[in-house]
Amino acid sequence: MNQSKEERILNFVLQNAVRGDPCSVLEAIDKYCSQKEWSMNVGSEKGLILDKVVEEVSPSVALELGTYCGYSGVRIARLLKAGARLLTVEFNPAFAAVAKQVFEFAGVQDKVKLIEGPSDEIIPQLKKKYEVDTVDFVFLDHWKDRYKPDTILLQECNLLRKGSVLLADNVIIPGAPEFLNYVRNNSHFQCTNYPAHLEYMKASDAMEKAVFLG
Ligand SMILES: Cc1ccc(Cc2cc(O)c(O)c(C(=O)NC/C=C/[C@H]3O[C@@H](n4cnc5c(N)ncnc54)[C@H](O)[C@@H]3O)c2)cc1
Ligand SMILES: [Mg+2]
Repeated sequence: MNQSKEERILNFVLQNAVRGDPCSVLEAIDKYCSQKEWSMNVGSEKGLILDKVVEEVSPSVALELGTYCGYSGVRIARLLKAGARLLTVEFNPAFAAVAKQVFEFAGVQDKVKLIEGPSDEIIPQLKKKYEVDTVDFVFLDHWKDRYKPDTILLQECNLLRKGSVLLADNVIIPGAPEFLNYVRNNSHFQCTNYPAHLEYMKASDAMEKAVFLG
C-alpha cells in the first residue's frame, strides 16, 4: 500500500529535521512542500504573521481548528510560555496520526493536546471534558465554511473572553467570505487584515485577525 502525501512529509521530517528542534521541523516541511509536493501548511510567510500574533497574545490556552500535519501546531507551541497549552482539533485520523508524530519529533508534545474529532462536536466539550475556562487565542485553518459557524459556537459556549484573539488563514484563497462578513460587520469584533501569499505560491492570500470585545 503506497504512502500518502502526509506520510511522505512526515518521513522527510524524520530524515531531515533535528529531533527536539521545532524550527528544523518547520524548515523541513517548508522545504519539502516548496520543492517536492505542495501542501496546505500555513507556510513561512503567513507563519511569521501567526508567530507575531501568538507572541502579542502570549496565550495561556490556545485553540487550533484543523491540525492537518501539525505544521502550525508546532509553530504555535514553540512560542508558548511555560505552563501554556495548545488544544488542536483534527477529524481525519490519518492526518492526526501524522501530526502526533510531528509534535513528538519537534519536542512540543507536552504543550499540545491533539483532539481527534469534528470541531462542532469538540468545541462544546472544551469546558467540561478538557477543563478549559476561556481560550485566549484561536487559529482557524480548517474547512473554510466552518469558520463562521465555529466562531458563533465558540461564543455560544462562552469560550471567548474580552480580548480573545481569532486568527483565520486563507480569507482570500480558498476564501472565507461568510466568516469575513460576519466578523467585520459585528460590533463585538475588532478586525485587522494581513495581506500575504498562498503558501509556497505567488497567488495573493490574507489572514484576518478578529479580537473579541466581549
Ligand atoms: C481551490 C483551492 C484549493 C486549495 C487551496 C489551498 C489551501 C490552502 C490552505 O492554507 C488551506 O488551509 C486550504 C484548506 O482547504 N484547508 C482546509 C483544512 C482542512 C484540515 O482541517 C481538518 N478539518 C476540516 N474541517 C474540520 C472540522 N470541522 N473539524 C476538525 N478538523 C477539520 C481536515 O481534516 C484537514 O486536516 C487550502 C486553494 C484553493
Ligand atoms: Mg490554510
